[in-house]
Amino acid sequence: MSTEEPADTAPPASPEPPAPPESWEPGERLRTTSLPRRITAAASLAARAAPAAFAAHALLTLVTGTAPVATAWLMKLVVDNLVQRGPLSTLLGLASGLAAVGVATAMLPQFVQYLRGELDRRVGLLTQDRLFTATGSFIGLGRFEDPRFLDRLRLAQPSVGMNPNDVVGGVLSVVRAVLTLTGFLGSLFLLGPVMAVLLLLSGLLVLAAEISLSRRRARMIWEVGPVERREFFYNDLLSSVEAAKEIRLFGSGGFLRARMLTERRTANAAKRAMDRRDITVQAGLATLAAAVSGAGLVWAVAAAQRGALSVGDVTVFVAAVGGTQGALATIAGELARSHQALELFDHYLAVTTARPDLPVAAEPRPLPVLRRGITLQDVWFRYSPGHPWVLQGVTLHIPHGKALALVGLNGAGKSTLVKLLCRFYDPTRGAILWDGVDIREADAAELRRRIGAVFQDYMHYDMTAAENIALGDLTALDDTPRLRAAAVRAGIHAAISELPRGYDTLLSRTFFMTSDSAPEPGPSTGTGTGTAPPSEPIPDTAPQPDTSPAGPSTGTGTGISTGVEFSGGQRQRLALARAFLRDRCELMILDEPSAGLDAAAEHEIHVSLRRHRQGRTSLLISHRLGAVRDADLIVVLSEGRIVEQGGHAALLASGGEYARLFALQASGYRDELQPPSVPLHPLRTNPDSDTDTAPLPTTTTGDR
Ligand SMILES: Nc1ncnc2c1ncn2[C@@H]1O[C@H](COP(=O)(O)OP(=O)(O)OP(=O)(O)O)[C@@H](O)[C@H]1O
Repeated sequence: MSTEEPADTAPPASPEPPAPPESWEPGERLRTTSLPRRITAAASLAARAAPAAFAAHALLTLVTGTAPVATAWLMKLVVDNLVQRGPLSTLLGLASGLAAVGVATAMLPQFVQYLRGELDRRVGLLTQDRLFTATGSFIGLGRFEDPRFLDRLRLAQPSVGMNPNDVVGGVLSVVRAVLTLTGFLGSLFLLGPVMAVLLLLSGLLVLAAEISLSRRRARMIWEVGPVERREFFYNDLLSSVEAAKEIRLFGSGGFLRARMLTERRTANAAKRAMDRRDITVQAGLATLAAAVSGAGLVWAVAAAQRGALSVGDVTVFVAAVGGTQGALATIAGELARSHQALELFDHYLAVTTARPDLPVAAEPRPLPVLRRGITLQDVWFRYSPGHPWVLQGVTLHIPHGKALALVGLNGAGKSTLVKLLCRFYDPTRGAILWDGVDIREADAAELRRRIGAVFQDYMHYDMTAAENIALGDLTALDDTPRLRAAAVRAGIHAAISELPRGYDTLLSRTFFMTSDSAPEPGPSTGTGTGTAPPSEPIPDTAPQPDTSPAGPSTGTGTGISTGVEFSGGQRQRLALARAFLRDRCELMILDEPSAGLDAAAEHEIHVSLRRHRQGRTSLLISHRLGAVRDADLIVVLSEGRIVEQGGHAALLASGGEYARLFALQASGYRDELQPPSVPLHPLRTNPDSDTDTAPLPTTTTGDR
């Protein structure tokens, strides 16, 4: 139990826990990778994603760089031979060469474009895989509560435009333009060195201006990132079915729309300012380029008139001036684009190379099979140094094989304690021991394999019923009897069986089932996967009735999804089934497992839970004290401290907080009705029976 500490004071002196290896403190500028490392990383990603396409793309891109110079020189030779009336065979040879280069110039860009597209797709796939593998590997939840990290994560996503191939493509385009530039500049130096120097200087000016612009653009993108993320948030709200009810009822649509548009206007203003700067600088640069090439043309014509240049020389000169300026403009443009791509790629690298968010043991200690129990030793916790203490010196033992109930007012710290048990966060001070092993020293994935849980804010997935359950233990994805047993235990099997496609019914109306868009309507297909091709065998888990509320139609061509919406209570039962799928887990955590259920369903679920808990270690959190009265130990938490613990009868007798809350709840029923002498709902005795659940009243409350 805790000592009496004022709510916001520091915990008593004890050794500081090891600091996480890297903190992503909000507001802190995050680590960036050097430009050469970014370019190397992008190239190696592209080479790994599609080695052949990468090599062919690089080769062809470079070849296309030499084509304009070859064309200009062949043209000069043709013109000079024509003027000097050279031999026909030479002329024909040169003309054929010119034609061949022309064909290559016309064809190669198409191949390069195709290869670029293919590389984009493959690199996009690989980066997306790596990005989400990285975010999935964070042990804790802290990063997902850090706005700065979330901004980076958004910018790092291929869907927002991040593609390492843009870096590679940009670098290759720059190299190609440099090849072209070198060829033309060499030609110019031969014909008019002053002009070549002038062009080079104006090109360098363009380059400097473009790089400065791209820096500003990258900064602008970073600065409007949070604005756009808020805009997406309002956007999501306005297009989500979950929010649609409240928005319509409270008439808050206009308010939210105004907020969304304000964010858009803010982002637009930043982009407009950038575009104006862009256009001013670009117009100045274009004027300079036109003036330089105009002066060059005048000089070349005058030189030809004096006889210093041949007619062919003038054609090469004109082509070289145009080619040089074009190549310089390409280099500047590609550098600007690559710079932007490099900035986005930096976000990707920062996310994918981030060190673990919580300390990871170099050599994880094996977690023993739970025999003694789980102990919290003087656990202090706050979500960050800027947040108040949520747990203040909690010392608690959850004995093996026993059911412990945690009760307390809203905000007492119950769910936080659950999150620490699952190691989503580490205690700020103190330790949690699993049969004597500090869970920080064990492998987090191993710890979580031993735990089954229903969280207060449980998830519902827009997937099939089978998938919604199987996500609790993916080894059961194709194991229909296991899925069914879990559903029976959670009292949701009957409701699933009545769905148009039983366990294969999509529990969402926001997507089509695969077969909704199939050319031929047909019977149910696939086992437990909404994405299964129509030719897969039909499972025997569910009838395919014509009597279902949603009808038997596969919806082909109707434009209407045949998915089904479950009620809040039914969704909660699905979440329970998901937890029950882990029937071999060593610790079962149930955080408000029946909050969304009606009275009969709650009663039934608690009988089932009691049966399921027997002989298992479990932690049950509930505000309905009637549901926890038969727990082996009831612990009362208040403001992050344990204020009472004991059995139901002892706690009632002691007349403390538990007794007060219990009396308060009981008084709500006492005066009105005598409790029914028989259960509200007839309960079957065989938990595995198909008909375990007689039709339950469905609820419309308690949805997440
Ligand atoms: N991710 C978070 N970041 C910062 N503070 C948090 C976070 N989650 C919870 N809190 C704060 O921690 C305190 C305890 O929250 P917790 O969810 O543990 O309470 P609880 O006892 O489960 O409450 P309830 O009965 O309402 O579910 C609350 O003051 C809450 O505001």
